[in-house]
Amino acid sequence: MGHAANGSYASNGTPLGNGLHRETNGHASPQSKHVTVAAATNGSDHPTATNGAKRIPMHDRKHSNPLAPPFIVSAPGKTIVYGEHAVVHGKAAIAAAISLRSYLLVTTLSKSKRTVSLKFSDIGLDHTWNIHDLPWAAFSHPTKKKKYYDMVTSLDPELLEAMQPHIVNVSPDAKPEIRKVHMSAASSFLYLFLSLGSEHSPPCVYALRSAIPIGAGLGSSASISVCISAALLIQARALAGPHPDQMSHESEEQLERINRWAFVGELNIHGTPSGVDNTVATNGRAVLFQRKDYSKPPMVKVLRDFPELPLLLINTCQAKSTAAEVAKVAHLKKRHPAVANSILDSIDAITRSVHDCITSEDFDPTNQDSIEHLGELMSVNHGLLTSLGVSHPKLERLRYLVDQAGVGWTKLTGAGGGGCAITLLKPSGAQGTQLNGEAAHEPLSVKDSPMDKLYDQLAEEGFERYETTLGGDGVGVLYPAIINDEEIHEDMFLTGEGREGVEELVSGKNDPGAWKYWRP
Ligand SMILES: Nc1ncnc2c1ncn2[C@@H]1O[C@H](COP(=O)(O)OP(=O)(O)O)[C@@H](O)[C@H]1O
Ligand SMILES: C[C@@](O)(CCOP(=O)(O)O)CC(=O)O
Repeated sequence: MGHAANGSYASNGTPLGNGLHRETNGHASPQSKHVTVAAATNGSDHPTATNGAKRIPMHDRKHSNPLAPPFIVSAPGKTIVYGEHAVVHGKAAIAAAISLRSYLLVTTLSKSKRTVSLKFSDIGLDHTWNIHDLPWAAFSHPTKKKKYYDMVTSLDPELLEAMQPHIVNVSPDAKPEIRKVHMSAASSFLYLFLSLGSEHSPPCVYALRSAIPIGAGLGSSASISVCISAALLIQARALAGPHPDQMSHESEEQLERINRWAFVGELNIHGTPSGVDNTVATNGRAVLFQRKDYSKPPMVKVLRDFPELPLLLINTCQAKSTAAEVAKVAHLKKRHPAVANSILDSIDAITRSVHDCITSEDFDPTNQDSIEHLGELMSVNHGLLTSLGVSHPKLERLRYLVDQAGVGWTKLTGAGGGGCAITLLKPSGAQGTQLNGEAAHEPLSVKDSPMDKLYDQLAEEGFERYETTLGGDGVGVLYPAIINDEEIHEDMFLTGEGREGVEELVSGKNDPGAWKYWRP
């Protein structure tokens, strides 16, 4: 394959032509030769030096690189659509991307700064390291140094130790539980920065905003890890594209590269991640995954044809413990093996049926029958999870409210015992017409549409609701950070109000070509 030194060449051995070629407002991509040359010679080959200083011959001068423009990367959260809990017992599950995303804005500072800063304002983290003080010697030691295309499956204890003094000084005055959140996010970044960068890495500010609720089982940590990985690989010039006419296998290769380092980010936050969340956040769409043998990595198949489906995501805001819910199922299985196993087998059959349905030649997501197939199986999957004992009165209440409105099919997602539920929305023509369960016998208010009524009730009862889609794009790049001819600055980005504020600013609804994705 002829790999060159870290960050210089694409994996095909050719100098990178990564296609990030938007050159608005005078900004150039790292590969934009004519702008680079113009900036490097700017003023220095003028016949007379204006300050009277002795002129240095051109060949003795240092070339100064223009600052890279600010750019943004983004990655989605995920939800388990079918098969949670069963997956713990070796069955298959399907997880899909949701349209709630994290965004990482990278701003390069002038060379004189020599600092790298994290401004992760959702969690109140604001930390700066001097690049020079970081443990480069440990990370660049020949026995330790990783290449951008390497596959790292565990963290190196010696490197973690070298990094530790630079993590323990993060947010020293914060409350312990907040400090833990800050330190895990900072570790995820720093391990990747030290692995993919060098002492000569440009001084930068990495500002992060996310629309994904943290710790709700929606893959917030994987989403930020994917953003960090993609941003650092772009800065290392280790990615080609994304551009619309990119060859499928090349797109796949870039996604794989991002995913590998995102997994390293996840290792820093979670210790033993399965790798499924970062795979969904990188690739988007959905994945089928199964882990029969815990000593081996899971089987993960990206379902690139998974349809973009309208989804209502409802957070009960009820704290849950994944470990406690997993233990409940294990207990049931121990006491009633035949019963529990048949429930787990039924869940597996649901996942397989959905997989067969969406991968079949005649699957059409605009067809009501196809959507009903997926929706009905969601309802059944929820019933089976309830039988396993992992629902919660709040989950049952919200399921009832959604059934009453007749707008779609609902199931809990993730561990249960609280947390979130998802509703696959019926095509609009069918909403409110086919009520499920008890709801079929309740009169509807004539004043409000079923959806309006539902939203009011959910809000009244303290549920948080997110309208999103399932199965959208994975990691995306906005290079430079310009939407509708307007540059997105760090202060606007960090102060945009709430989830809506940041999405309004960066999602580029009215500038559809601005964001680029690898779409194999
Ligand atoms: N918006 C964010 N800003 C900074 N760090 C984040 C953000 N979202 C997630 N994280 C990091 O990921 C961790 C959350 O991971 P986890 O508890 O597994 O939640 P989830 O299930 O949402 O991934 C946080 O402690 C923090 O370190
Ligand atoms: C219950 C389980 O299947 C999913 C847990 O999901 P979460 O922690 O709610 O994101 C456990 C697992 O797969 O590790």
